[in-house]
Amino acid sequence: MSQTGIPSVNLADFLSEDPARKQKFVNEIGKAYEEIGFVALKGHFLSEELVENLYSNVREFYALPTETKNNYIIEGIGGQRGYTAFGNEHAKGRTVGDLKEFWHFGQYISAEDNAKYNYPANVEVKEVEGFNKYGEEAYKQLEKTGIYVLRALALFLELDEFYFDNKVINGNSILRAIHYPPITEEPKDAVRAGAHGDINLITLLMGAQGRGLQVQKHDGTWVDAIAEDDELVINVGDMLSRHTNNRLKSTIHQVVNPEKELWGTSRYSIPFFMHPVSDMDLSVLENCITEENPKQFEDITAGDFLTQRLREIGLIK
Ligand SMILES: O=C(O)CCC(=O)C(=O)O
Ligand SMILES: [Fe+2]
Repeated sequence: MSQTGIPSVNLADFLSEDPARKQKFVNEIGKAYEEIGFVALKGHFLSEELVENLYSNVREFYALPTETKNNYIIEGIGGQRGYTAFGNEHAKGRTVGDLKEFWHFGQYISAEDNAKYNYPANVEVKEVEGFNKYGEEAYKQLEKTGIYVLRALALFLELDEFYFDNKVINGNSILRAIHYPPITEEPKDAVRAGAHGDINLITLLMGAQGRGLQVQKHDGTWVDAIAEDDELVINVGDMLSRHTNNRLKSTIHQVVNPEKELWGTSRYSIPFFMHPVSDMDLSVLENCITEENPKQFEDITAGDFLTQRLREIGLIK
C-alpha cells in the first residue's frame, strides 16, 4: 500500500528477466484494477529532474498575464491543443464549471505519419523557455510507461502481450497540465474537479503528492489518493472499462477544494490521458462476456466515443 488506500506496484517487476516477478506485477495490477481501478506505480521512466523541470515551467506559464495565455486558445478543436481558460470544462452531468485552467500537449508525430491521423499541431509557448521541450519529453516518457502497463493488462486479460501496442502507438493521447488557482471567493457549488471517470484507456498522473485528489470506493466513501515522490498514480479510464465489459474498473474520482486556510494556494497536477488511435474498436472483448456478466456496452469506436464525451463535458459546443 502507498500512503493511502491505493495499492502500490513497481514496474521494475514487470521489466525484470524473472518470469515470476513479471507475473507478480500482472496479478497485482490486474487485481487492483478489478477492485479499486487505481494504483500508485514506481519504477517508471520519468526522472525526478524531468518532473521538476516540467512543473517549474508550468508554474511560470500560469503566472503569465491572462491576455497572454488567452492568445493560446485555439478555437474549433475542443480544447485538444493549447490553452483552455478557467471554468470552461465541467464534469459530465454537471453544469457548473470546474475551478481550473489547463494546457494540452498532443501526439508528437512526423508530418508524414500525421497525414494518416490528422491531429491538430502542438502549440508552442514563446514566453517560457523550457515549457515545450519538457512537455514533449514528459509526453514521450509517460507514453512509454503506459505501453508497458497496457502490456501487463493484456496478459492479465489473457490477450497477446502486445495487443494494445498498435492501438496506442501514434494514438490520440493528451498530456494535460492543470492549474487550480487560489480560491478568492466562496465557491458555492463549484469544485476544483467535479466527480468524473476519465474518458481514455488509462491515465498516468505525475505529481499527485499534495492532498486534493479523492477516489470513490464501491461503498460510496472517498479515499485520498496521495502518491509518494517517485510514484505515478495510474487509473483505468472509461474506454478500457467498456472494452473489458467493466471487468477493469474506471473509478469515479474528484479534486476537492482545500479547507479555507489553504484557499490562497494553487494546485498543479499533470495527468497523461492515454488514448488509442481513433479507429480502435472499443466493442466489448469476447472473453470478458460471461453468463454472470453479459455484454454491457454498445459497439463504438474510440473516436466516436471521444466526440460524444467532449460534448458532454462542454469542450465541444
Ligand atoms: O488534479 C488531479 O490530481 C486530477 C485531475 C483529474 O482527475 C483529471 O483531470 O481528469
Ligand atoms: Fe480524472
